[in-house]
Amino acid sequence: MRPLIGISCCVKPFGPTGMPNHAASDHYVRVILGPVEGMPVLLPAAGEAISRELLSRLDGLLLTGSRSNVCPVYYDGPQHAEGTPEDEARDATTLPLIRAAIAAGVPLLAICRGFQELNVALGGSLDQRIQDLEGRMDHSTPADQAIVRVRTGKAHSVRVAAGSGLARLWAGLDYDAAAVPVNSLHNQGVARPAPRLRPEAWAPDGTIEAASIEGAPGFAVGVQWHPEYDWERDPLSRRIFERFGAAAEEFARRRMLNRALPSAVAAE
Ligand SMILES: N[C@@H](CCC(=O)NCCCC(=O)O)C(=O)O
Repeated sequence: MRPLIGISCCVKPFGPTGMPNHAASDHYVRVILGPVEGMPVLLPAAGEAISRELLSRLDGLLLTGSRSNVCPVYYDGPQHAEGTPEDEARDATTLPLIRAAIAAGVPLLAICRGFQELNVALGGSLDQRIQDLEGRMDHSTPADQAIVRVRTGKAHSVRVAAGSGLARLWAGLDYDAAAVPVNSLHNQGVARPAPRLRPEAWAPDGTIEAASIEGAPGFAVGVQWHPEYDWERDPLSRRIFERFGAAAEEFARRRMLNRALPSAVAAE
């Protein structure tokens, strides 16, 4: 039986009345069914009820990318510029969910916005427009960029720390740790890393692009780029999902064992 992987949803307006819907990109569903070898379940942005009622039934958690931005109130940041997209329902769901998942050792993979949520959930802060900061690159891709290979193509390199969790995860693969090409579709980035956030990869301008979580009992990895766009042709992207899936599979096995144990003990 495949491990059950929760995928975070955004609340997005649909149809002529802008009816709020809970949505996630098909890329995330396909990557869970593909290299993760899991069974995807969409997690509505329904607040803390999701971590309270659903987390115990999940074997993994995928925090998705999104054009919307974590509300600054969660990291004592300045208000966003007028027109910056936000998604309070998603924040109210994912931030407690991340804390609960890490505490419970539920394998967690955080991508782009999900990576930023990971940092904020654990006490870190964000820069809201990296491109406006002295000496920093523009990491964004215009929302109206319709040419897929431009929108999701490789945009800059990242340097991966030797001996890091990411370096271990990519063991045996052929790549240059000083310059791993990645795509880039974000305006925001880690400003103050959370106390437990262990940065493991950086863009040439110093932007933190990947991290693991100190002391996390389970798999807990965040990346600022989008491996879900590249896994079918890029071994490094695929490996991230394979290792996440293996962690979820092991978590599922132990969860089933623990569920069987009480009755087995009682039967003795
Ligand atoms: N909004 C945040 C996070 C960026 C992010 O998750 N981008 C993914 C966009 C999805 C897509 O357009 O394919 C930021 O801007 O930093």
